[in-house]
Amino acid sequence: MQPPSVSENLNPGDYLLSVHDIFLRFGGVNVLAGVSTGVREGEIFAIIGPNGAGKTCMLNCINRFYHPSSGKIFFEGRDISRFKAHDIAALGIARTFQNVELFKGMTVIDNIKLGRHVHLDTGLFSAGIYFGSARKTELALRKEIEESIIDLLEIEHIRKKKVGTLPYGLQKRVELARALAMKPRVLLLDEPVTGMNLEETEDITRFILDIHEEWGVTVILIEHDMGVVMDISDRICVLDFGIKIAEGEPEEIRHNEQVISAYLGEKDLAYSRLGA
Ligand SMILES: Nc1ncnc2c1ncn2[C@@H]1O[C@H](COP(=O)(O)OP(=O)(O)OP(=O)(O)O)[C@@H](O)[C@H]1O
Repeated sequence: MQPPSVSENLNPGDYLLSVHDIFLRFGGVNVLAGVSTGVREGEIFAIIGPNGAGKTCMLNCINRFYHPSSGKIFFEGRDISRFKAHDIAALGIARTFQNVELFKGMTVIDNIKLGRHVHLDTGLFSAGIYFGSARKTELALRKEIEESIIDLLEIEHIRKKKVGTLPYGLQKRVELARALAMKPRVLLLDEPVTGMNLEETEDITRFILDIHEEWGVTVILIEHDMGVVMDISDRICVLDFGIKIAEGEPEEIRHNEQVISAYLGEKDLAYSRLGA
């Protein structure tokens, strides 16, 4: 039997980004069943839950890789439910993936430059009109952003390396760099530390905090590493079987009985994973 959903009426004006009663169906199965939740400007907001709970599907609905069967999505109080993926990116909602999605035969810096592509002044460039000063300003700005990303994520030493030759931990860092090149307002991170050793995990966690604090980026994070989630999240939303079963601050979630029993099924294991 599925646990009861936490139903609520959210006011889009209270959140930077919110989803309202989202349903997503595949082959007659609801993989998201009426989820409503919202992230406030400047938060680090985690979405957790067991395997197959619908976490990645939520991110895919937000950045429109998937089209929800019903429900609404708001950004800055504006209904963006019908926006296309590139419109979502242009709003400043950037994304990294569970598995690294980079051009492995290209250098680190070229991958970062591709991330910036979304903010090119398409009015000028797509018309094929060459305005010298506008183009120079655009290029200078892009260079400045690229350099500050390289600095922030400490990847100067690999900037000319082909991505495919780098260890997994560094590839994940480059993926983060490419998402940052969009100058995002909101960063959607899908399992950023999965597959990493302790040192790499600590590095990425520090970078997420730096991005959040220095760039003022709002972060939505999916992660199975409960140590990271509990340490850095302001609030946590818990999904199980496509339903939201809890939402709150880490301390509340850590001790929530429904979360503990749903999360891993076995209480003792759940207690140790959630640090309760
Ligand atoms: N394109 C698709 N077609 C059919 N089913 C899908 C598709 N994408 C996701 N699903 C199903 O939706 C459910 C939720 O998947 P999702 O990837 O969102 O889970 P998750 O919570 O991110 O899990 P994990 O922690 O294992 O990554 C799963 O049962 C999955 O098989």
